[in-house]
Amino acid sequence: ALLPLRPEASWLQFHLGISRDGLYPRSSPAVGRLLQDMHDFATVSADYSQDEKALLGACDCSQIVKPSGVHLKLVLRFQDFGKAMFKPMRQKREEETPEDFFYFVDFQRHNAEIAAFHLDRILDFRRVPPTVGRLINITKEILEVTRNEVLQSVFFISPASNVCFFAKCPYMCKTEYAVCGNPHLLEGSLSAFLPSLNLAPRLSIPNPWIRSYSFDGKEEWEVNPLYCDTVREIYPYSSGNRLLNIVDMAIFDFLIGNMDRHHYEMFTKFGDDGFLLHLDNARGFGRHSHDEISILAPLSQCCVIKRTTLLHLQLLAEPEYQLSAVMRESLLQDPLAPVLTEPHLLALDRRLQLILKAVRKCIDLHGEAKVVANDTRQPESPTSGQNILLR
Ligand SMILES: Nc1ncnc2c1ncn2[C@@H]1O[C@H](COP(=O)(O)OP(=O)(O)OP(=O)(O)O)[C@@H](O)[C@H]1O
Ligand SMILES: [Mn+2]
Repeated sequence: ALLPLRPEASWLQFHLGISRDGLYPRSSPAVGRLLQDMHDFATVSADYSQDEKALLGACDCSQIVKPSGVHLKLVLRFQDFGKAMFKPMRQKREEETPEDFFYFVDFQRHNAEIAAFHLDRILDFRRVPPTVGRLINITKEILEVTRNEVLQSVFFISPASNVCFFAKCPYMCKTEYAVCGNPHLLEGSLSAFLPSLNLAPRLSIPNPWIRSYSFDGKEEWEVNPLYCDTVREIYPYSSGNRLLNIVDMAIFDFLIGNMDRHHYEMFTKFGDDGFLLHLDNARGFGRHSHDEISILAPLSQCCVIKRTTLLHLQLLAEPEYQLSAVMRESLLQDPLAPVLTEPHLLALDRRLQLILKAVRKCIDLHGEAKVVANDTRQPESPTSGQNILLR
């Protein structure tokens, strides 16, 4: 049953707390409540996600490879009118992505979405929407509440008597692509929905360090070691924080092993220096035994990093903190704990050392003054802290 719309609803408080500093304040009681509510509340509807970015026409969707039927994500609505993006479990935590897989056909991992939220918060970026794990009864909480007939039609019972469904796909719908409950319950991640594009418009912008989404293509950054000099000349990377924000994102993606950051999104309201949203982290945490150093290209080619980011990384490399230990503890709060296996946690410490090594190499080459940038984030600027929904 729907509850009355309350101003103190956690999803609304989350929306009201979005500011130019990030998606939520450093200590936000609303986020804890939101995670709890997304886990506890009954769903009242389920549907395919509108590709909202198509609405803005900002995405060159021909650049994005979508093997038909592989992407399975749903928008769930709760009894308090909150909404979340649901990504079901497609791969067990213990499985590693096979070496021969291309990153763009890799599975989407629900536990990567959850772990990425925790890591982003630990790094004090606050650019990933709050995300929680949940065991979903796909019969009661999806099939029985959806009014979308296409979604209803993709449910079936497997030979093992489990309830399954597959993605909306106009052609080549294969039951091999399906996900199944056991017989009804299925793990998934729930990411809190951002305010609608009408209230808080966002742009989707191609990543200058985009990868080639083909088997043999190479992008310029992969062959030209001076690529950053070109990027630096081009607006909006030529001024302000944008390039530093890209480096932050590369550091984040290197830590999680995500090679799929083809675009990033920003709220238009915060202007060119606003923060980059780290949406879609489902292709992180695929292989713990491999560190994909090319993801760090923005850092190693541009040799710049925010001082605040560097200080955080250095702190998390101290033996008394240890990124893996802080992550382990943070992830224990998730209902699907342990979200990451030990080898993935330990890989974080190893990758952190590689980032610090890349920074040291830059400092040796160019000197600290050129490499370590004092962030231009003004804590008390008139618009700081101003909410995204206020005009
Ligand atoms: N928490 C969210 N709130 C609102 N919109 C979201 C949220 N997460 C994702 N989206 C929107 O949905 C789009 C697709 O999400 P996502 O990238 O996670 O799925 P995907 O299956 O990998 O799709 P794609 O191939 O387009 O990247 C995003 O680019 C974003 O515009
Ligand atoms: Mn995606």
